[in-house]
Amino acid sequence: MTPAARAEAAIGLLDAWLAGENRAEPLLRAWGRANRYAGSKDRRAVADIVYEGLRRRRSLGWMSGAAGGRGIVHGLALVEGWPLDEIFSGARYAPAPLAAAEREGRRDAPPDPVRFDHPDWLEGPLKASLGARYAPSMVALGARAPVDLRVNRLKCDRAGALAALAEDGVEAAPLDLADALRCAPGAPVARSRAYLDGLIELQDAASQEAAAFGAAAPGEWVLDFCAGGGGKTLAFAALMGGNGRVIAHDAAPGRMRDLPPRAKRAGATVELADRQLLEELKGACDLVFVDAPCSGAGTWRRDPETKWRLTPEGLEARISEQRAAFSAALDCMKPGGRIVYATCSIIGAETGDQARFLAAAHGLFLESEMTRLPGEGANGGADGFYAARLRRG
Ligand SMILES: C[S@@+](CC[C@H](N)C(=O)[O-])C[C@H]1O[C@@H](n2cnc3c(N)ncnc32)[C@H](O)[C@@H]1O
Repeated sequence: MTPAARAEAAIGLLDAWLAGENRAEPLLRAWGRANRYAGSKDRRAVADIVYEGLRRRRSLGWMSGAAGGRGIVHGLALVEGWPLDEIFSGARYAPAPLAAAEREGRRDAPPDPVRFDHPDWLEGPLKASLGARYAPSMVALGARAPVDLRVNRLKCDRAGALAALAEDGVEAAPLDLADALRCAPGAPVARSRAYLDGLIELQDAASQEAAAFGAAAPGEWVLDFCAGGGGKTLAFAALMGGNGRVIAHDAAPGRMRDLPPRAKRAGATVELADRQLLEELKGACDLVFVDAPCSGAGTWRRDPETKWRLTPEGLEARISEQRAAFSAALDCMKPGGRIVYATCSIIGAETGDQARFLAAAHGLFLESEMTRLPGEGANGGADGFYAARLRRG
């Protein structure tokens, strides 16, 4: 496919997404099935345009002045300096030519929610939560995410993982965080031997930091109460060196379906908690980790669709779910134990304000907090994340 044909395909897919037809991933899969002539490079290039467009759809559309997918792709072409005449050539399979008035796009400054690509209603909560760090955080969330890896201590060290990745032609660099490596966006890690043999896991540096913040130690009983796919569960198992108990739980057990094969690949022993085991764990765990459901605001660059779908009611629902999960999890903390409340959010109502609410509501003492804003810190380029460690007063 020519670059123009890829742009035209992306315009169609963005229009379908804007019309609410489906999520981007199924739309892209269906497009791939219906256009067998498109090779893997074409499919990847079209997907890259679609996701780039979704991350920055308001600012790109504003820049162009045109509506819909065409405006988004035109804005992207302006930002990226693509040859406009070549892309908007009007040739077969290419977007229609730009009118003379359309070519240069708009030069007037957009309002902040447009400039920083989020729904209008989030301007207040984001600015109140982030203050002067609003603009840099939003810019970071508009950029493509790198691929962060966690070296699995149960199987190798960083040097071993780097060597194994290099054998598969995957370039990675160590981060300023014990087990973390970083590769360029789109690095083909999931096909590498290092990944398939469990030497590494895909996990953002901020998520790794949040897991380490729990300070899971060898010999402890650790309950990952909102385990989902088990990213943090496996990090706890590695930090504990296979010594102690790591138990995964989720209100939707189906979300943990990949955890047993992932644990096997990682050489980790993980128990899945059913209702009976949860009963037995009451008052027994050294560390209870609550990686609560949230808006996902800290990870919008990886999953830009969530920011456009988030509503005030949805945010309120997440806040209630966080409280319910925390309250249920707390029963499993042993006397003298600790509980961590964590979210991949940067909105105060889900982060620090929520942690203080939980501390007050349950008579707990907020021992320590960790706040990572997108693109900030020694590992700049990581997701936004928040964690608070609490104990009985
Ligand atoms: C942010 S995700 C967890 C991500 C996971 N810890 C990881 O690192 O990959 C939140 C999870 O919390 C679960 N959840 C929501 N409410 C819950 C509750 N009341 N009790 C336990 N799990 C809950 C959801 O099913 C979801 O899988």
